[in-house]
Parts: sequence; C-alpha cells; structure tokens
Amino acid sequence: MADTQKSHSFPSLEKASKPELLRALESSLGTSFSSESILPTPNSLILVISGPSGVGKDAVIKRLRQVRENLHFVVTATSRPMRPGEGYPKGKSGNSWGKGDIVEGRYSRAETLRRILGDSGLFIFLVAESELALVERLIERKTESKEELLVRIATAREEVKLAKRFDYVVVNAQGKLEEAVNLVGSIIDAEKARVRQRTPFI
Ligand SMILES: Nc1ncnc2c1ncn2[C@@H]1O[C@H](COP(=O)(O)OP(=O)(O)OP(=O)(O)O)[C@@H](O)[C@H]1O
Repeated sequence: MADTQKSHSFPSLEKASKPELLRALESSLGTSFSSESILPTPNSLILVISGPSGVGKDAVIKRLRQVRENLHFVVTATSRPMRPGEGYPKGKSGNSWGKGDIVEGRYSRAETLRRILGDSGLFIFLVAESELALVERLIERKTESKEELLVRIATAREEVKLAKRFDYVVVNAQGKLEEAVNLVGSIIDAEKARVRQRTPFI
C-alpha cells in the first residue's frame, strides 16, 4: 500500500526536473545520495625503477617528474653503490611513508629493496630493446672508461637475469623515451586503481 502511495507521488520522468527526480528518488529510497568519492584514497606508492646502467633510468624518472606532478620521489636501483645521504625519509609516524609516492635514492640492488619492502613496493625493471642498443647508449653517454664499460656490460648481463623478480618490465627503446614514460605512468595509474592496494611500510 505504501509503495502504491509513493509511486502516486513520484513525479513524471518526462516532465520533472533533474533535482525533482533526485529528491523523489531519495524520498523513495529513504536515503540521500552522497556526493563523496566512491573510491577510497589510494595508498602511497613506493616505486622502484631499476635496470642496467645506461638503460635510461635517470632519463625516464626526470621526464616522469615533469609529466606527473604528484610524484615526489623515485627510487632508482642501480649497480652503483649508494651515495652518502641517499636513503629513505621516514614518514611522520616514524615507520611509514609520508605523503610522497616515491622516494629517491640509489641502492646497490633492487633485490635489497625487494627484501625490505616485499610486495609493498612496486618494482619496475627498465630494459633497452636489445643488448646492442644498451651498449650503444652507454658508449654515446661518454661518461665511462673502457674498464667501466666492460664492468657495466657484465653487470647488465647479470641484472637482466633478475628481471623476473620485478612486477613489470618496461622497454625504453632508442628514441622512444616518451613511450617508456607513458607506460610507467599507466602502470602507476593501474596500481592506484587496484582493489587490493600495496601497503607501503619500512
Ligand atoms: N629512449 C632513449 N633513447 C635514446 N637515448 C636515451 C633514451 N633513454 C635514455 N637515453 C640516453 O641514454 C644515456 C643513459 O641514460 P641514463 O643516464 O638515464 O641511464 P641510467 O639508467 O640512469 O644509468 P646509470 O644507472 O648508469 O645512472 C643518457 O645519455 C640518456 O640521455
């Protein structure tokens, strides 16, 4: 009976205004519609970008920062030892991350970070399209001696074997930096939309 009465008082779908229809629907349901976001605020994301020396980690991160304002820091993990002063800033609580999505610092191996962070971090492995392309890029950079080049190439061969320990592999192909950056951006977006979010801690 009550239902019949309500349907009698319901305004015409054709004639009523949107606000009238919203009010009528709310009154039929007995609850009002919330304008609050349906999605919870995504967790902060710790992004670790690793890959062989010369693959373009710095270049990708620099560009990523330009195109995505909300990224504060990035961890890059290289074969190079960590420089003094590079490390994880602690969040306000002392053992959690602050607001920043990403933390910068150079670690000897992404493996160490994986041990610390487990699945709470997002690990991306950057590769060139081929070993030849990587070596060409290293040569063109002109920052390494012959000995350093040989060490970096040998290390790169070892590091590529570790790619399976990462969550994603992104190809930074010659002349296609923008594509690599876009793919990293898409991965970040996908992570933010995950139902089961990673929960960063340290
Ligand atoms: N997609 C690309 N196409 C062509 N050149 C690139 C690309 N990405 C990076 N480079 C160039 O390759 C060189 C190496 O890049 P970068 O210094 O960013 O590497 P890296 O991975 O940070 O190396 P390292 O671990 O030794 O610091 C630089 O000269 C950079 O400008």
